[in-house]
Amino acid sequence: MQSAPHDLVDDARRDLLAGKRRIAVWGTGFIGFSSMANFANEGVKTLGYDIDENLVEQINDGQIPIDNLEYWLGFETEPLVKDGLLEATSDANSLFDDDISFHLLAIPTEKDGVPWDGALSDVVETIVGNYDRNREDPVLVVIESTLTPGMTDNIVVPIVEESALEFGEDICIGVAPRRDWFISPDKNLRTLPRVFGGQDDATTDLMEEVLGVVCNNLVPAKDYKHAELVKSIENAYRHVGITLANQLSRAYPHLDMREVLRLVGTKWNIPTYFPSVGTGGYCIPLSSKYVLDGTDSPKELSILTETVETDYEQPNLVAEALASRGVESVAILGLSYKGDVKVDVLSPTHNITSELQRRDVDVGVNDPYFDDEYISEETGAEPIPFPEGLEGYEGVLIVADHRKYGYTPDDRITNVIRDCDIILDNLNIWSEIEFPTGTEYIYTGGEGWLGPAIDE
Ligand SMILES: NC(=O)C1=CN([C@@H]2O[C@H](COP(=O)(O)OP(=O)(O)OC[C@H]3O[C@@H](n4cnc5c(N)ncnc54)[C@H](O)[C@@H]3O)[C@@H](O)[C@H]2O)C=CC1
Ligand SMILES: CC(=O)N[C@@H]1[C@@H](OP(=O)(O)OP(=O)(O)OC[C@H]2O[C@@H](n3ccc(=O)[nH]c3=O)[C@H](O)[C@@H]2O)O[C@H](C(=O)O)[C@@H](O)[C@@H]1O
Repeated sequence: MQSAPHDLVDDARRDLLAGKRRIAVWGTGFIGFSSMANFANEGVKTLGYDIDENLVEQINDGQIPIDNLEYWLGFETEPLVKDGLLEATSDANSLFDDDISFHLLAIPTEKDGVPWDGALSDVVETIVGNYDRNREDPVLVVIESTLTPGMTDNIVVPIVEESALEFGEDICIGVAPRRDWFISPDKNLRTLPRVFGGQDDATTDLMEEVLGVVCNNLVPAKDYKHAELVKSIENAYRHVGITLANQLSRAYPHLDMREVLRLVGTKWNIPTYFPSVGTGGYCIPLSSKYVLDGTDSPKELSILTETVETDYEQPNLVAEALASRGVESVAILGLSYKGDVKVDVLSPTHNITSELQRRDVDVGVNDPYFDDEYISEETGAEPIPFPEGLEGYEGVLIVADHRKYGYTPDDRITNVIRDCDIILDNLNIWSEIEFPTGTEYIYTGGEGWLGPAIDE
């Protein structure tokens, strides 16, 4: 591989800020849109491409297309659209103008709950296929998506090699996985440490210049192979920790494991994990799979294999815990895997619902972020309003801590749960409510929360 040219490295940041070069972003969801918005907010011209035309239209209308993202961003995007700094398109051909030197890839890398490289190869093939050989400078392609270790070498590099484009001369490849936490404005693109690595030192330098426009805390890796693996491993550590929390609460059923782990977390080098109904989203539950998929020696990582299996089993145990208490109907609050995001990928609600239904328990699901049609199609459960829809249910399970569940006045909740025998709270959000006698309130990790089936 040849190196990225030094004059591009020297000019990159100045040219971006002066509007002489633009950034193209592939995939304008959480990651891609937030990249565009942040660069645009610094005065850099961005052009995002997405296969979802609706999303493209919303962005060009000046809307923030993701619920609650304005809170994390901390600024409006409409003025940036008006100033020509933030633009989206459904036409991939427009991403190959001369002044576009930098491509950020923020497309999905999972499908149906497993790692997937379809969109990545499509996008790289499109970039390579449309490459203008008369360009003066190479293009830099930075992958922001989470990758299975080895994906850059196995998917991206061969596509470039087959195209006869020259690394360094025509195209430079880098990996800079994103980490942001979209519900905490202080954990963002500018402030969080960002690990990044290129095909060679010059590419890493070039990435530093470009990413440095929006990030104050860049951490260079040796190369893209190392940067790629960091993301999966950091999340796999979290996956193992959470799953251990769940195992501990099963191993010590008569103790409040949430409380024990809170106390454990007071040690300076131990994070605090809480036992739960299982992990959701496309980051944590998939992370161990990514690490396992990327190695030639998966048997060396038996701890990750077991984490995947144990975590997968958790919703089944939760359903059993509820059914074993004799409830014949359960209202689930939250189709999302976490509060105030509209993401139901690998949400434990899916498996808990089907496991309850398999035990002939009648299930209702509420989620203010999803419409009724989606809820019934995806879960087969009855969509219910909140809080009035809780009336008549014998059990309530809170999976996601949407603000609406936390901020609804207590009496509006207690008035409608008169027939409820048990409330199981994944996030401890109703612990201060005084429930009527006859309604047992427990939180995940609390004493005996998994019920007699596990106690025995
Ligand atoms: N959302 C998060 O909190 C984080 C996500 N990530 C990773 O970032 C990547 C993207 O995730 P999100 O932005 O959350 O997903 P998303 O689903 O919000 O956005 C992805 C976008 O890509 C579009 N897309 C799909 N195929 C495409 C194609 N061939 N060409 C152009 N656009 C295409 C989709 O229509 C969608 O709008 C994933 O690898 C994810 O694991 C990493 C860190 C955090
Ligand atoms: C705390 C934090 O910053 N997490 C980010 C994480 O976001 P994610 O949305 O996956 O949230 P998370 O808090 O790790 O939770 C994932 C899942 O695990 C569950 N969970 C979490 C912590 C815990 O102690 N017990 C537990 O069961 C949650 O309920 C959720 O279902 O994953 C993102 C990612 O890795 O891409 C990344 O932006 C961050 O690492």
